Amino acid sequence: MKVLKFGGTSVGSPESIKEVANIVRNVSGQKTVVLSAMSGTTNALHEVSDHIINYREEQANDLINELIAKYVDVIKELLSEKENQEEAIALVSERFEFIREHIGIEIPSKQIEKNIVAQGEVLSTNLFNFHLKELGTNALLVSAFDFMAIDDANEPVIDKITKEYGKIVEENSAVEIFVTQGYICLSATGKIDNLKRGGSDYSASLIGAAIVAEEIQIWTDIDGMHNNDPRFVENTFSLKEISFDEAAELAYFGAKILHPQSVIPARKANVPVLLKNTFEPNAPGTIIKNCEVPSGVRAIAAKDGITAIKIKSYRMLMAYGFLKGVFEVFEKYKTSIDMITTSEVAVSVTIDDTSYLNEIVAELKEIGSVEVDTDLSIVCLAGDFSSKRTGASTAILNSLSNIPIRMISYGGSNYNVSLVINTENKKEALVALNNGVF
Ligand SMILES: Nc1ncnc2c1ncn2[C@@H]1O[C@H](COP(=O)(O)OP(=O)(O)O)[C@@H](O)[C@H]1O
Ligand SMILES: N[C@@H](CC(=O)OP(=O)(O)O)C(=O)O
Repeated sequence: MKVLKFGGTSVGSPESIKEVANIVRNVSGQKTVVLSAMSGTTNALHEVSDHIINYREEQANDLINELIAKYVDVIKELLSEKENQEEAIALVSERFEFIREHIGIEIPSKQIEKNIVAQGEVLSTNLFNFHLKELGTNALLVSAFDFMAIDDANEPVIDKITKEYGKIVEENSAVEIFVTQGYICLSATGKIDNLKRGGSDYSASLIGAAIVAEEIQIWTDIDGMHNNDPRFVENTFSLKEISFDEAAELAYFGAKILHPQSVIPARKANVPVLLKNTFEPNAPGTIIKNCEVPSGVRAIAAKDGITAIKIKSYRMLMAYGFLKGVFEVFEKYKTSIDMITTSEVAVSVTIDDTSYLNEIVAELKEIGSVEVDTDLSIVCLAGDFSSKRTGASTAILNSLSNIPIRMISYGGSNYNVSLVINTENKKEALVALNNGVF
């Protein structure tokens, strides 16, 4: 079995949905196709839920009507048989009626949002399945709610995913193409939930790992993992092969092509991940697998929305247990730390989730003096930085000689050097590093 995930742009129009079907049918053997919502839909559904949560009924209804009209147009172009068109239009109406039912409903606003945004993937997979049926393909639409689950710490429930998806595949051994939704799942309490923005990659990796697939393919709008962020730097190029470790660092630190956690399940199950371009299917793309990391900097990524917290205390001097006290505060508020740097009397950490920042700062003030810096970015360089190598840090720091640096992390792993800078300097830093380190 191969698992093929197609992102929002890949299913963004009737023509590209047809192209996705061609690609899938050209891949030999049994496969699971994981789809995102059509591009623009998740954002539009967030807007709908925002109107509903804030009692803007008219705006919610207007946007819902606009979306229904868009989907009807897509259906008319995608499906040729009248009967299928009518069935698909009925499905679209039913899903948007479900969304409308949230107007004036008394449930927590976070749940309203989750219920509504989940419909984007439900719609795209149903339309794709109708199209496959018209092509006479032996396809089966599987609801992600039947197997994809997270626990109350928002972590995937691997046992359940493995058992339930394995059962579905086993019971339908004659099926050629399984179609399912990325991104959406059920929560620990059985409510509609999701794997966070961009989470369809994570769904594909979780499914691929669960069934120990032959390969996971992530199809998107670019020919693989580039050596730098193509949204900010010109003349970037696609990497042929990267290791799981490098890919995990890059995804976590901002390479938008992959969801931050998406490499972890694949790496654990040792299932290779191939990144491919839907609009250039013959381009080789990037293979992520267990491989040697060649020396030098291989790729650069940047993650925004970073907050740095510095805790300074002379009690830290020659004392043990100080860091434990600091980390316990973050653990208490379920806030994960991205980066840490220390001096003899101070420690700086970065976080990207500031939901409990005030509470964290209040408790840290009992340990020492606290300084908070916001609007920061982490720039991550992935490659081989093992302790035997020389020169890499010189090239990095020389490139950034005009940019103020707040923190540097080197040696945490052999595959990563990270720096914290002001977000306003990010583009300049990415370009300077591009010129200086490759
Ligand atoms: N290092 C990188 N390599 C390739 N693409 C990157 C990188 N960093 C950022 N990107 C961006 O990621 C985009 C693809 O991710 P995304 O829009 O989430 O795709 P999809 O909707 O298919 O999931 C690319 O169009 C590109 O602009
Ligand atoms: N539709 C969701 C999930 C997703 O993964 O989308 P994409 O594959 O287009 O990044 C989102 O927009 O976040």
